[in-house]
Amino acid sequence: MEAFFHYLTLPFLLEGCLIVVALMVLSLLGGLVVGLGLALASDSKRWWLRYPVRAYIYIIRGTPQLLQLILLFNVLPQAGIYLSAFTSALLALTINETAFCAEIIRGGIGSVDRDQRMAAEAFGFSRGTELFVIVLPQALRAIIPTLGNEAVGLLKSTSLASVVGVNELTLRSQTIVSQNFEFLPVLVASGTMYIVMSTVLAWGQQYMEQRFSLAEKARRGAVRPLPKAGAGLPAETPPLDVPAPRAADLQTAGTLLAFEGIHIGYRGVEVIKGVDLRIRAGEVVALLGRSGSGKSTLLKSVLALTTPTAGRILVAGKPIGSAGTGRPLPYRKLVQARAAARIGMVFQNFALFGHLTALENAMSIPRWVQRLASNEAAHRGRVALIKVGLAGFADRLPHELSGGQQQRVGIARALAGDPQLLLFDEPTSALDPELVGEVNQTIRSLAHTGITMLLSTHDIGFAASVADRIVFLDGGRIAEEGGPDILARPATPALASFLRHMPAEEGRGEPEVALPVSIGQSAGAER
Ligand SMILES: Nc1ncnc2c1ncn2[C@@H]1O[C@H](COP(=O)(O)OP(=O)(O)OP(=O)(O)O)[C@@H](O)[C@H]1O
Repeated sequence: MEAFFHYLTLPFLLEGCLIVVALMVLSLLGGLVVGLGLALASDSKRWWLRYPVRAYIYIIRGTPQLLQLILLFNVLPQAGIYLSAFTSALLALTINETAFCAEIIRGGIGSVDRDQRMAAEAFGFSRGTELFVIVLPQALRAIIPTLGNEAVGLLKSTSLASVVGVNELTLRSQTIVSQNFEFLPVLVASGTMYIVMSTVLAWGQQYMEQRFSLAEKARRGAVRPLPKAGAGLPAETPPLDVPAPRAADLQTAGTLLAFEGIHIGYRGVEVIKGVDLRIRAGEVVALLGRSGSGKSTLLKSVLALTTPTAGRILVAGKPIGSAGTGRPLPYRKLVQARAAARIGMVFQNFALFGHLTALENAMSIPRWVQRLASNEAAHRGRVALIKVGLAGFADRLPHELSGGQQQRVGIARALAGDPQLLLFDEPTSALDPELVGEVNQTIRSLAHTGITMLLSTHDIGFAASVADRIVFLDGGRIAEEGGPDILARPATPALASFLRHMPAEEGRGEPEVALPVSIGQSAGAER
């Protein structure tokens, strides 16, 4: 026992531990940084980037680490590059880590809900912002446990460096044993040192898991008192412009959104087959159509989330997804065009950013797209939450809200960007019937404020009550359009048949929700 404690505190072995830690930390950091780049490249749309990176990962993962180490140590001098044993071991370990970290990170990124990424794209988040604000914080929840395992494996793999003469813990233990043959105390002491180091890694992993856990974030939110409606609004920040009341005569309003001869296809199959549609500023247009008729495709095309094969889409006279020549815009320009167009979109499956609170979701466009200062973005987010009657829910994470509340946060998020146009892609179809009413009521309140809206819905009763114009899409073409009265007197057999099969749903379990339109009234809406 005495010998064991002697070796456990022996400076010669402790120095070996430091070398182990240095090798592990540096190669893991290098592996993570390069691995992030490789992970993104291995899923790139550019084949000339994707395939070489995948081949690199395949080769590195498929060959023994010891072989890589010996190869590097012996090949570099032949190329005239002379590195110390430590540096070449570090390089070999790092190269190996890049491949494993790339796969771990790729798996983590793949675990993030695609709808959230589409929402970030639609709102005009740059690729970097989407990655660092939306994707990686959520991917980390999947990455950390696997990375913890990888770090422990790497800690043990550092002992391989001894074969090229790095005087780390294992080599030092062997050196002592070869001199005094005290196998047991020396090897048990060195094994204990490895266990202590891996225990520290396990604690680190546990800490990080907790740091990024939603339950922990929810707990932190729960201990904070709920804000009073309007509380926290910085006095010096001017209130948001509330949209003007609706134009009395829509006929005189200019066109805000124009679809001109739009065709869209997926993998050669045409889904939208020549749509011409003009929506005036202040108009509320409901898109109706059977499932698969192309409503979502058409809505997404406004934000260039789907690309027309022919025709053009103009928002306030400007195309979003293409240059004047009709060529698709490069991604950076597209991001700027989306941000400049000020279009808010509300998604069928909410697509709220799952790791962000209601307020953080609501302030995401002002903060990350419009680049307002944090307090001003928070002000806009709070005002938007007040408008949808959720002022008291600012600290809640999406999973702590009902479906109807989540969708209202989705509406607040779209509103906070001060949009000139709101798109709703079947906003209530993912909701339980009893939650539909509160969302419909929110949309109805907004419709009365004069904001331009294009919404797709299956809810005929709601469409009739909210829209100035109904557009019926059938097989990718506009089969009929007109005022809400066309729903009572359809002119085409297609719309008549659709209406026969789709009874009005408005009112099913709809609660009496008095939603505020003005900020002052909204305080108690959800209390
Ligand atoms: N990413 C995609 N890849 C291939 N086909 C797609 C894709 N998205 C949609 N489609 C196809 O395009 C057609 C129109 O789909 P879309 O989602 O626009 O219809 P929709 O009217 O919104 O339907 P729903 O009311 O069910 O949401 C469907 O046949 C669908 O299968």
